[in-house]
Amino acid sequence: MCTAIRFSDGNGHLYLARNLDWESGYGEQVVVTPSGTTATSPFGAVAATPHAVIGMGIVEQGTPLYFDCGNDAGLAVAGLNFPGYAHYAPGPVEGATNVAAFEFPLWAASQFSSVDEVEAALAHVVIVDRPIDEKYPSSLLHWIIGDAERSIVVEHTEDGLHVFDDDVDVLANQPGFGWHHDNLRNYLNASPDFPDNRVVGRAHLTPFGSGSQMRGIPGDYYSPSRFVRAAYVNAHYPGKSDEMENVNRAFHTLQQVAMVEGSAAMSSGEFEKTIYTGLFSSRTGRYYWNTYDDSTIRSVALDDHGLALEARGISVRGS
Ligand SMILES: C[C@H](CCC(=O)NCCS(=O)(=O)O)[C@H]1CC[C@H]2[C@@H]3[C@H](O)C[C@@H]4C[C@H](O)CC[C@]4(C)[C@H]3C[C@H](O)[C@]12C
Repeated sequence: MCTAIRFSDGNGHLYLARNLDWESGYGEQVVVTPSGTTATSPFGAVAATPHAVIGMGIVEQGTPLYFDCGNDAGLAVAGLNFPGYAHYAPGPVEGATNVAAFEFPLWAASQFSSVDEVEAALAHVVIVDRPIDEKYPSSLLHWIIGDAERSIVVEHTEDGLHVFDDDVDVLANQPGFGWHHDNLRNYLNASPDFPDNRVVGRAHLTPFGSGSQMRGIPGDYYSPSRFVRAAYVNAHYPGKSDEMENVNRAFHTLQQVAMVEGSAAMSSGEFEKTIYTGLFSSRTGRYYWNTYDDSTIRSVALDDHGLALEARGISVRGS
């Protein structure tokens, strides 16, 4: 499973972070796509890359397949599993902007500067089930796209493409965003406040400590529970202005919904765990990440020199 959050530093900068939960990785690494790179795009949606992009992904057929990424204008996107609901067009549609499912994050991050711009473009978009090759069939995903102001969720289902205003700045997995948003109405009682003492019969009761009004926020790893928990923590986290405070905010918040090996098996029988946590900061154009086996937070910036990045094993396309 996966969970994603967005927030801002209140000073015009975006932070978009995600957990990638699965039984094992795909050999992913940080991939930088400089602006002006020529991309292989089946229907030409990403024929050129006006914006530089950095994020986590793999490179297949010389093409970056991003799991999540951000750009030099302060826009970021993350793809999360959505099987049973996601349904792409079987082929390109005449007159539409046809975007292959594998290139959706690169399309959004390389072509646009703001959520408003992407949302306008999405009115003409069809997401097409065109895999990069036989090794990697199209993944069934939905996406969160954020900038410093807001986020949206994009779901392509049997009845076409839907865009939701994500006013809680969170995404998890199944079911759809609309369901998750409605489900938050079950948790209106939850609050960070310290409770008043209560008189019950002749007893004067005091709380054991803080946290009592959070009771009812679900603690399990199921997708609806992670959505509620991430929405609660993200909404109540006090605003922070400093870069490292906001990096800490992202990693602490996602730690609340991180999956620990052994507690939840997938249908394959393998245990699911948080393979990595990744964060894009538009303040520094920097991508931060850590992994299940190494909790050290590492980072790479978009404007780090290309050759220096390659020397550190970071994939840089077009350099
Ligand atoms: C498995 C990942 C999603 C994790 C997640 O949301 N798990 C939920 C589990 S559950 O359903 O709720 O049980 C997704 C997110 C991004 C995906 C990858 C990206 O889309 C990039 C390429 C796209 C190719 O078509 C397939 C390989 C791939 C490399 C994808 C593999 C896999 O589907 C990834 C890594």
